[in-house]
Amino acid sequence: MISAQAVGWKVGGAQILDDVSLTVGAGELLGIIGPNGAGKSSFVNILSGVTRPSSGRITLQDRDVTQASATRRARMGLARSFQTSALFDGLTAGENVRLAVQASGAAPFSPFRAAGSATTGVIDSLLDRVRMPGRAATLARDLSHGDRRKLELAMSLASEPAVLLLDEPMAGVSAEDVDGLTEIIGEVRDSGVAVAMVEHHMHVVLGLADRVAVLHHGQLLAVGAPTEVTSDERVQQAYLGEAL
Ligand SMILES: Nc1ncnc2c1ncn2[C@@H]1O[C@H](COP(=O)(O)OP(=O)(O)OP(=O)(O)O)[C@@H](O)[C@H]1O
Repeated sequence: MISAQAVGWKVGGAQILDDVSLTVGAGELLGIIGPNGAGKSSFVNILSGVTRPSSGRITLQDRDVTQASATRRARMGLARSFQTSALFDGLTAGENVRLAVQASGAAPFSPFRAAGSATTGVIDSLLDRVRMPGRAATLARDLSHGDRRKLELAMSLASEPAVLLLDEPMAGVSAEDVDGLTEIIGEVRDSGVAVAMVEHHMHVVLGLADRVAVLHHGQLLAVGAPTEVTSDERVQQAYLGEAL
């Protein structure tokens, strides 16, 4: 579904990513881990088209998108979440999802569209999918941190993506919400979406991912099944003392 081939990214004199090749297939969840500053977010930015690589190639559904804009990649079936919140606090959960549905082109854009339109069914089903039924009328600012992350996920799913990139979807949420988000993301993967997820909650990544990629100093240190990767000596060395 999405593939990076020998991707490198240089900024000024610094080689932030070096020769990274990774692929995520339909219905597969690739966990991307690595110490702080390893290049994980930079890699997600390159996959999504926020930044262009200095070398290498990105393909999306077998088409070369290396130079394609983020908007074009979104139209081709790619969605992503960001580390920082993308919600409009003064709008309700339903209105936030409505904007995402309309921005995805799945419904004509109209800020004045009345509730009860065809889009409302789509909004409700997206909120159901992230286990927030009946929360459409709640202001985003009144949602718990965990529900805000679920809402962001619902918005990412509005375009019915084939590929979903998640950058720390569980950052700062409670243990209970981590479990809920883990289930939801697992269901998204099981529905056939190719998911690449950067996440610091190691037990989540190791429990959920089909394969795990470890980035270290911008290079791909290891990739494989979670148990293979955690028993890799070079990976243990990279984390020096941190529990894997
Ligand atoms: N636009 C930029 N210009 C210069 N350096 C950058 C830029 N973006 C990232 N970097 C540097 O690239 C390195 C990798 O950063 P990145 O945010 O990709 O790491 P990360 O693995 O996502 O880290 P974290 O786990 O802390 O989020 C860091 O040293 C960072 O300072």
